[in-house]
Amino acid sequence: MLQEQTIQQDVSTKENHDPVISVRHLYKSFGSNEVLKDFNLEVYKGENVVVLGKSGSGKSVLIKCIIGLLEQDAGEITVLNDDVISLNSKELDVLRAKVGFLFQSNALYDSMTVRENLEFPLRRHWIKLTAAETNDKVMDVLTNVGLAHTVDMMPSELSGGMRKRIALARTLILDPEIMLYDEPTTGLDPITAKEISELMLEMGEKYNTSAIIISHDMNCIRMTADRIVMLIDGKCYVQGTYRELEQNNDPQVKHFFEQWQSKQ
Ligand SMILES: Nc1ncnc2c1ncn2[C@@H]1O[C@H](COP(=O)(O)OP(=O)(O)OP(=O)(O)O)[C@@H](O)[C@H]1O
Repeated sequence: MLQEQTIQQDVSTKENHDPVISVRHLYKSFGSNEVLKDFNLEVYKGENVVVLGKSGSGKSVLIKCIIGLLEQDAGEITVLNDDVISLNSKELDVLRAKVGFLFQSNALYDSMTVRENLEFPLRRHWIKLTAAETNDKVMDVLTNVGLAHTVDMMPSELSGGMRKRIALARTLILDPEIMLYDEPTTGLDPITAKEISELMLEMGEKYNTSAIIISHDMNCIRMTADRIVMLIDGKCYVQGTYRELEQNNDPQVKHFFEQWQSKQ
C-alpha cells in the first residue's frame, strides 16, 4: 500500500514538473544569418512565459519552429510530449489543434460573420458537432470574451480591441492546452491593451492553458509574465520574473528596462 502511494506521488510530481514545451539546443539559420544559436527553453503547465528580445532577434522564428512551420537545423523541440520534427502533416494538424496561435494580425476572415469565423476552426479540424452543440460552443466562447452580442456582425463592424477578442475566442474554441501570443497588444490604445492583457490572464485560468507570449509592451509583460526569457544573440541570455530582471545589473538587461522607462 505504502509502495503504491509512493508510486502515485511520484507520478503526480512528475506530471506537475514535466514541461509542456521543451526546446533544447535549438539552432536555426537562414544562409549566413544565424538566428537561433543553442537556444533553450522550457514551459511548464499553467505558466505564462514571455520571450523578450529586440526586433529581428528571432522570436517569431522560435514560435514557428515550435509549431512546425519552420524546421530547425539542429536541436530538439518537444510539445505536449511530441517531438515536433518527427510528426507527419496529419500528426502536426492534431498537435496544432491543441496549440492556439493568436497572430498579431488577428487573421479573421473579413467576408465571414463572427459566428462563421468561430465555426471555421471546428470544421478545419473535423470536429463533429450537431448544429446545437456548435451554437453552444460559439456562444460560450463569445460570452467568455464578453462579446456574445457580436455573433452576427462582420469583423469590419468591430473595433481593434473587439477583433482581438474575437481572434482569441476563435483560438479558444478548440480548448487549446497551449497558447502562443504574437504581439497581442500591438496597435491597441493603452486602455484596450490593458483589457486584452487582463483577458489573456483570465482566459488562461479558465481554459487552464500554458502560454508563450511575444511582446514589446512592457505593461502587458509585467501583467502576464510568470517568467521572462531574454533572447539575445540567439540564446536565452537571462531569465527570471519581471521584478528579478528589473533589478538585474547586467548592462544589456538594464538597457532594455531603461529604454522602456524612458518612454513612460
Ligand atoms: N523565412 C525566412 N527566410 C529568411 N530569413 C528569415 C525568415 N524568417 C525570419 N528570417 C530572419 O530571421 C531573423 C529573425 O526574424 P524574426 O521574425 O524571428 O524576428 P523577431 O524577433 O520576431 O522580430 P520582430 O520583433 O520585429 O517581430 C531576421 O533577421 C529575419 O530576417
